[in-house]
Amino acid sequence: MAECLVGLGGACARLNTTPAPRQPLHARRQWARATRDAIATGAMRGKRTQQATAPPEDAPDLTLGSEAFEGEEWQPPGERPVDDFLGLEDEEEEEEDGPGATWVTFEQEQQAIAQLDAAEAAAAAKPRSKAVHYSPAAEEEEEAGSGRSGKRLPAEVRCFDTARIFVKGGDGGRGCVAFRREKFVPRGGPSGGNGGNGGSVYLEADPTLNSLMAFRRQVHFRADPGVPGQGSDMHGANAKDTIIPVPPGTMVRDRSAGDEAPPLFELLRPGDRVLVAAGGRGGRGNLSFKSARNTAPALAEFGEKGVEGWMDLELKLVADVGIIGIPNAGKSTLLSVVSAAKPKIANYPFTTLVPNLGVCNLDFRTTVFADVPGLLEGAHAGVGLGHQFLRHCQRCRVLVHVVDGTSPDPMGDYRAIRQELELFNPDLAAKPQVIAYNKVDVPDSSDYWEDVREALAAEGVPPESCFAISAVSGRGVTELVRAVRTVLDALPAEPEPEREQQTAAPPPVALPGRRDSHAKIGEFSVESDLSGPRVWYIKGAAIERFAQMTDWGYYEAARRFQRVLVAGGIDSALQAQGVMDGDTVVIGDLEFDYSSDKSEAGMYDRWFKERKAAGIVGRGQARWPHATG
Ligand SMILES: Nc1nc2c(ncn2[C@@H]2O[C@H](COP(=O)(O)OP(=O)(O)OP(=O)(O)O)[C@@H](O)[C@H]2O)c(=O)[nH]1
Ligand SMILES: [Mg+2]
Repeated sequence: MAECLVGLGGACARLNTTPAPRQPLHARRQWARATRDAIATGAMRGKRTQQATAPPEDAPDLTLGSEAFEGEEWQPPGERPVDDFLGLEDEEEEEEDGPGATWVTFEQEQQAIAQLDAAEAAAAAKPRSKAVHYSPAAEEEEEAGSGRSGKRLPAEVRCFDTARIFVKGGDGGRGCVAFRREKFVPRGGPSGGNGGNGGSVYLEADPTLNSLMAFRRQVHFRADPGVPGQGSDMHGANAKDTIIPVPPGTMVRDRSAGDEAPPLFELLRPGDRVLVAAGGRGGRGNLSFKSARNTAPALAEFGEKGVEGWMDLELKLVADVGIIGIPNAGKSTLLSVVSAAKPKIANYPFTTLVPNLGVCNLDFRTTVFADVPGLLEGAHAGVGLGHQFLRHCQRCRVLVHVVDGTSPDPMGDYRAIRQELELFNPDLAAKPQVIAYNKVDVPDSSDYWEDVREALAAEGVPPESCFAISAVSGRGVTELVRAVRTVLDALPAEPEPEREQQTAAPPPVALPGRRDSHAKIGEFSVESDLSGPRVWYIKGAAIERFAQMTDWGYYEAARRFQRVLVAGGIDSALQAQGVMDGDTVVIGDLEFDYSSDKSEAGMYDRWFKERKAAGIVGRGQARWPHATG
């Protein structure tokens, strides 16, 4: 064990210089920082220039083995005064730099600090995962922090009946250029297969769902791309479609069409399915381009890009009967009694935050009940939870109005709710209704029932539509359901649930999620911007798709594109409007310089230069004319 004597003024300390066990990284970092700070503040001026300071008279004897030394505990370097631990070491080094000493010079120390700093900076600059994980707690915290929680509805409510999703159809797989190469088969001919079609995204009405809550967790839906074609005549497989389940009663709006646009679709019946984003067609391989004139084509197409866009979803539940009433009236209790649904029931207002559905089976007849959150007077102005849940009653054919028998003023409650219905939508108020005077098991409320019945009759409610029930004990509930069923049966038969509005495009004609596959190349428009650098914009579904699918890596593909411009009338339209050589022409994402030179040599020359300038990886042969030989 190497030892050295350290002279520190008058006091002597004998220290062990055997390298200490390596400290953990954080301790070493702390030490490095403390050293740097000490240097910055002038507490330390390098190992060899440090001046020893005389210790105070009452300094403890730190001689190895002395009482004070034994009692001293190790402290993290950062928590010790820098002078203490650095000063000692300085003197030690000055006195004896024996063979076992492990001192570092000031420069080495600086280097170590710089290295640690660099490592820390690199760790901080390291890109973090972009995945955003949903956490309800975090969301609530964020809301509380933003100070909006008081004004906005609870997150659960907000996400219940509206959602915004992004859908993207899968891109088509690219076509392949390949030639059959086999022993004893000279000039085997083209054998590149087509790419597979990309998957499409559909929405499907799923009867097991009754909210759009699932879209809080997933917003982006992308279908798989098609598999690329391969040699030996192998076509790529078509990708599977993505089906997004939504509750029946969901309306779909195209976000890009604006808020006022009518809905694109309404999924009403379980199993209804609509296409919201079509997948792209697979690109053709060179096998498909084989013809009598060109028996060895060296070109293939890219796959078509899938349709993409944001969709707004809005839910209006589909139920036969809507249960409405003031908060705490017993609506959820009634639903739990007439059906197998298990909504939350508790003795405080606004227990129910989102509507619940329940299926009632009575006398071999099935009726769907919807229990909506409680309403208050002034709900139309946002009091309570507002009246937005009433939209779910718009598709109901009958309303059950639950009146709380234990309320101080049941008739007042009844009138307030009727007024809210009128204010929300007079059509809703005009729907047939059945009154359920609840909680008659409580003596006070049963005493008051006759008065309420009379008051209701005075308001024009027929006595056969009024029922005194006790949802908790089930008293009167069967009669109530039978009466509801009778009213339902008396209504004109409705094979289809009422559609809210005429949808923008009835399904089979033109689905907005599908690209217009019947568009013709000749259907285009030309716009120009000649103020600065001369630019011409060609707009047309077919020509834009054609430009996107052209693989510029092949000369034959570029030549084909050029021919199509001429044959489709785009070239002559540009010339008629005064296009000049060198002008920029933009078609979709494609941009190129116009040239009136249509000769094969000129075309090849331009293609070769542009390909090189754009850094496109060469595919096919660069020899010209290669396909004719
Ligand atoms: N005594 C008695 N209590 C009842 C009856 N029906 C419901 N309750 C009680 O009333 C309270 C409220 O019941 P809920 O079914 O949650 O009322 P709600 O109308 O759904 O209330 P919100 O969802 O908050 O609008 C609960 O404590 C029930 O036990 C009844 O017939 N008799
Ligand atoms: Mg409830």
